[in-house]
Amino acid sequence: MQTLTLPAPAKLNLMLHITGRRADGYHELQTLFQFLDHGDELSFSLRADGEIRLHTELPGVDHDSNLIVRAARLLQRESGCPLGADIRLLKRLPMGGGIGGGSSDAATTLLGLDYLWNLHLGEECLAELGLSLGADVPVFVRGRAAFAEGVGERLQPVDLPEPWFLVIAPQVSVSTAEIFADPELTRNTSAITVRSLLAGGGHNDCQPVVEKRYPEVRNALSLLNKFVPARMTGTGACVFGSFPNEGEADKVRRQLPDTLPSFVARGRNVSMLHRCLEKLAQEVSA
Ligand SMILES: C[C@@](CO)(OP(=O)(O)O)[C@H](O)COP(=O)(O)OP(=O)(O)OC[C@H]1O[C@@H](n2ccc(N)nc2=O)[C@H](O)[C@@H]1O
Ligand SMILES: Nc1ncnc2c1ncn2[C@@H]1O[C@H](COP(=O)(O)OP(=O)(O)O)[C@@H](O)[C@H]1O
Repeated sequence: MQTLTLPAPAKLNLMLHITGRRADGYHELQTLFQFLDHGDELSFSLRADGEIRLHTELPGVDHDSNLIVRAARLLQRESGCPLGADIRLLKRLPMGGGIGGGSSDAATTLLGLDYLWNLHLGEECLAELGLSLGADVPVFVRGRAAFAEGVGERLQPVDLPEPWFLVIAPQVSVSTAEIFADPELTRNTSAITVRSLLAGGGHNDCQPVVEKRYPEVRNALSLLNKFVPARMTGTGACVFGSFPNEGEADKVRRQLPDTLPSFVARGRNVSMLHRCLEKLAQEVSA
């Protein structure tokens, strides 16, 4: 039986400005997404009976609400495909950490099953399906580092430096809804152009609110700030700092307490998922 194994990389929000609030309550953002060469891994095998079975359990997430299963069923419904899949997940990314593990798993499922089921729906259609699963899914479907606006769905690809990052994952899961509901959240940062952003600057409007509510995040930021300027990604809890090479990032990592989970990974403008799919396409056409 054919098995397809694909990566589901993490992302960082290098900055995140909140520029307003829509009538439906969702917040308008400006954010810069870059991928990391570190993430989850998914394996897909064909099933002829149309069943979608995820064989890996995640704490606190039941089978049918897992974004992987929801993405697979959505793709099945929209394409009318009679095939199913057995899916296995190697979970490396902390959940609720602001590094997009769930959204990336969903995007890898959409692209992986589109390939395995021979659907050829195209990136446009898959990104649109992805948006209905979560605001961060489209950027993972597109696979290019991007400046995002709206709720994260209006994407403009950008070429960024690709430094090494030290990412610290404080042992707390931050609820995105809770942060966006906080009355103290800054919601009126002036919109900036991508050009002025790339010239330097940017911050994360969610950071002060998360720091106030979660001492674990505040402590991780002040610890990392002793070595490099540290920032939070998304609505937290992960925090990161950048380094010119892997060695320097590792050196700081070794000085962190053993109890604090962390990893070193490289920033990437093209996602590992897309590199992998391009390689597959080349092998098939060779
Ligand atoms: C803000 C980001 C940046 O990457 O945070 P992270 O999830 O990565 O930390 C994401 O866009 C998060 O998008 P997504 O992951 O789809 O958000 P959800 O968990 O569905 O959002 C939960 C709740 O937060 C609020 N919410 C979310 C996104 C947004 N732009 N405005 C909002 O007001 C809404 O009340 C929503 O019901
Ligand atoms: N495959 C999945 N991986 C991670 N989380 C998932 C998955 N499916 C559903 N979820 C739910 O989505 C929430 C947010 O997940 P995640 O993407 O890891 O965090 P964030 O959006 O903060 O980066 C989790 O807390 C979990 O309840």
